[in-house]
Amino acid sequence: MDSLHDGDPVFERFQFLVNAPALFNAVATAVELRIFHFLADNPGSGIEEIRAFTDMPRHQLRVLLQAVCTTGLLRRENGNYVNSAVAQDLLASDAEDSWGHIIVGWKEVYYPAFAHMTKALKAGTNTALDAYPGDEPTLYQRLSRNPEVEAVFHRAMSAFTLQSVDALVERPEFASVRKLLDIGGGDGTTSARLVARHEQLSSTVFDMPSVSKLGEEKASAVLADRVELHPGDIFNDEFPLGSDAVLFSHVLEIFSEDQILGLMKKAYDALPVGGKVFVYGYNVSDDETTGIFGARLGLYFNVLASGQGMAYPARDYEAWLTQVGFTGVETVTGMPYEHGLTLGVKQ
Ligand SMILES: C[S@@+](CC[C@H](N)C(=O)[O-])C[C@H]1O[C@@H](n2cnc3c(N)ncnc32)[C@H](O)[C@@H]1O
Repeated sequence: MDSLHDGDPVFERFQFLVNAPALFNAVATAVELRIFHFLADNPGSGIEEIRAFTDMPRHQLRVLLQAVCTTGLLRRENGNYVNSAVAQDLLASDAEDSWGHIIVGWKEVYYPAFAHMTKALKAGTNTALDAYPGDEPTLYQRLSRNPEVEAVFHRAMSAFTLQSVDALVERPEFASVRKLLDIGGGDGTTSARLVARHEQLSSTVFDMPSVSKLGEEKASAVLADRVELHPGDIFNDEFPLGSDAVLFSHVLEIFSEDQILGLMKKAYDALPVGGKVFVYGYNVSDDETTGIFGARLGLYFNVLASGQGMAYPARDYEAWLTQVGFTGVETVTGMPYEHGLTLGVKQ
């Protein structure tokens, strides 16, 4: 039966896919045990040295190392272990943009929820949220009750945002913006990068109070005078006036069409004539057949985060912006990590 599909890339991907959850967790464990860090400092270490560093039983370490080697992230040379170039770059540092933070966040928050996928998708709501105490309808709100997990979550989100933020920050459209309103701007990671790149720019980050608190440290350390935090609820509170552009970065995709139209209308009303709107985030392809990052995200929203939303195709955002009154609507496509930037102007 197998030989029937030999050489078929779908079959090859299938074989990797069915083992991927186990391998993902093996890599996450290696991150948590700081094995990539250790090998960055001590390349070519043997199992005994890694065992002494990790303080774990030799046999279980042997099993773990074999699993990670199958991913290619670790290599064996003369019986000893070295980081691959990818592991060295992505997993062996504690930098703000390390994939180590992302992997730990996905392991702690996303993937436990996916075990409930069939139930949640059939129920039409984010039933995996039951694992988090509270009665608020979204993960973001419930996490404010659990500062430890909230910090892991936002560290992962910032690190993941940093993978794709440069493409946004370098857009020439920001050169003519004076004051930005960053809706759902999280801990200010994106705004901090934007104002650092564009010296005429200041930004107001509108997010929930518990998240603004996380941003306080960052903003005061880096750019206190040009990134202002505006705690509140983006649905129930007014958008502050006085900005000449509104940014939605990785925010609209969390919500339903009606909620998105409501937020776009609030952006329209808060802007002066000539004001710009930027919608930045993941876009699945217009025919909704490609985009693996977008696929994971859409599932996460529906199973856990909000019970709705997806990495909508760019043409949906274009239609909605046009519907609320923006003109000159267009999308910059082909940005890293399946990102697109949809732009519009208030006439
Ligand atoms: C996926 S994160 C995006 C963060 C940031 N814009 C970025 O690109 O990394 C979504 C953000 O929306 C915020 N958010 C969700 N619902 C909100 C609400 N009702 N009011 C204020 N912020 C909200 C969350 O706290 C979170 O920081």
